[in-house]
Amino acid sequence: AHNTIELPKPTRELEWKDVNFLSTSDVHGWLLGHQHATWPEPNYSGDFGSLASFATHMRRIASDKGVDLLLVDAGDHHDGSGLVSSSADASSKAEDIFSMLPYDIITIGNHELYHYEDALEEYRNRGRWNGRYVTSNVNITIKAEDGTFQSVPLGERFLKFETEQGRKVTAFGVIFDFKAHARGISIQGTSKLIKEAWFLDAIKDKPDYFVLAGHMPARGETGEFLPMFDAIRQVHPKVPIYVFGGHTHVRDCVQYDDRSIAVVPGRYLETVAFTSSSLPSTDENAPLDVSRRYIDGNPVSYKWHTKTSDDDFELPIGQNISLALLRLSAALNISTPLGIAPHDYFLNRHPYGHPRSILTAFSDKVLPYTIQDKERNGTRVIIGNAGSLRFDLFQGRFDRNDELTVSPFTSAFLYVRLAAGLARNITEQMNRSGASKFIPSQPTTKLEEEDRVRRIFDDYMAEQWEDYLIQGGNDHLYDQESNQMVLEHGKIPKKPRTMGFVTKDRCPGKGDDIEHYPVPFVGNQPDFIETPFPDVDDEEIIDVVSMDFALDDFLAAVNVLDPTIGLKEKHMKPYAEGLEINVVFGMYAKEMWQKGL
Ligand SMILES: Nc1ccn([C@@H]2O[C@H](COP(=O)(O)O)[C@@H](O)[C@H]2O)c(=O)n1
Repeated sequence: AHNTIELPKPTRELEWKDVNFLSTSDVHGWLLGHQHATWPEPNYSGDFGSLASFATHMRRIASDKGVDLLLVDAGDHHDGSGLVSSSADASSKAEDIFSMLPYDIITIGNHELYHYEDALEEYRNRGRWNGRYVTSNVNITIKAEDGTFQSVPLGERFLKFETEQGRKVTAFGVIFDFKAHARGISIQGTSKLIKEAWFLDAIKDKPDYFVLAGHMPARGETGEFLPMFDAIRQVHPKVPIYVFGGHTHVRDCVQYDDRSIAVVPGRYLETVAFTSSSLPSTDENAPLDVSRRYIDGNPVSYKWHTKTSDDDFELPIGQNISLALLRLSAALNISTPLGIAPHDYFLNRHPYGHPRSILTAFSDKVLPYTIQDKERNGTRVIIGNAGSLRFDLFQGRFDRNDELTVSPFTSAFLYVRLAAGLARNITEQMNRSGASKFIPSQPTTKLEEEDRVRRIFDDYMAEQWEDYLIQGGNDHLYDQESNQMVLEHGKIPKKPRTMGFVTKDRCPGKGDDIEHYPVPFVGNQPDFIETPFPDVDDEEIIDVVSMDFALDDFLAAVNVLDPTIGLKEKHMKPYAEGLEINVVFGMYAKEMWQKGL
């Protein structure tokens, strides 16, 4: 018997202290919140308007208490929902809406830097953030008024400001040493940045505290926050340093010493992290009393923590933002149903090969059906970049917004003619080498290798899930068909009763605001997948198709398998010209998922 599960209310008050932060990261355009009913989506159903109302109530509470509350974001606004992935103009408008909520410190992510035009848009409109867009290690080359080309900081180099309570803050905003950025962008590694005269000058004076916002993980012995942290510590051994990371898409927390805390707030507007710290004025050497709480992004949690109700929760700022989002969504025409998806297809809940894995649907159904080249009807194999798929695809109504949420990128296809015997090993070779653009550039220590955030998360989730099933799943049963936990008939629910994130970070105490049972998670998914290989002899010459984003990995794999080929980019020709990866699910849905429309 299925039971509808309502959103649970938090049970623990937030631990307000002298200095408090709300942080977000990797929002990727999920400003409308999560709108599907499959669990754990309802946990994250709050839109950016409700977050704005929440943040504004929190500011009032901070003010009443006489404490600081700063709002921090660590980048990656682009590439995600239809609001940001429909067009460059759409993402610019969505960014305007994002900036309606005044952040205190905001930095850039790698998804703002793949295309020069996106980075230029951020540069030109940085004023929308009222001087708080800080990109300490990113420059952009622009054409100056005198016609010369100049490399200039994309945002502010650093921030120095005073809080409402009169505390002095020095803040930086950085990104990891990302190599796949567009031409015209330069990124300085943090170990070089700390040697710059401007940086040394900026940290000379003692503030009440430092804030480092960074589009990078918080963990790791050779983590890219650490050079900055150490450089500050050289000058100010005891000044509190608050670090806000991102990029990893997971909730995380670690302390570099007892006068600091580093928090990562997950992704996709699923989590708003609340971080708090004492600021002892008498004993400069006392460890800080710190805490962090990962709040699920929904109005039930927001109202509970601000002691508001349906009557007084929504504020004009939130209503205006929600309205602006709905207007943008309507103008973009992204809500018209393209089909009715017969099942949920998950990105990480099943292994590749499982019929309900979206990677399987992509390689076995969507690509073979949609990627057709009118000029070429011979035998072919298509090698797809699994990383181009960004989210689950849910059963039921499937529209352009869902399509872009699953597959937001604009990769095109290229082919080369190769012997089938070679072609059948390319994907495996590509997976052996891994997606080169996303392998850490720095050498890693053994400890750091163990610490690779995603892997820890994978193992942990798999472990949790196994434990959960072994224990009999508490009072719920896992229903294979609906992919949901359902309440066992006749049972009264015990805690936890909803599926959601279960975080194991490195800070003391419990970080998750709501106790959930874990979302099933299968790690170790392949970086690359391929369409079913044609039944041909090894000698037969076939078309081998690659996505352009993964072309470097494709060329490297072919040349490793047969160094005599010397395959280069110039040997590749367009395949299914004009077709980009962000329309293939819609094409498939329009043809195959019409039942019920
Ligand atoms: N044009 C692009 C850009 C990126 N990707 C994939 O995105 C992943 C990286 O995203 P993060 O949010 O982790 O920064 C990576 O898997 C790329 O393959 C892409 O497919 N196309």
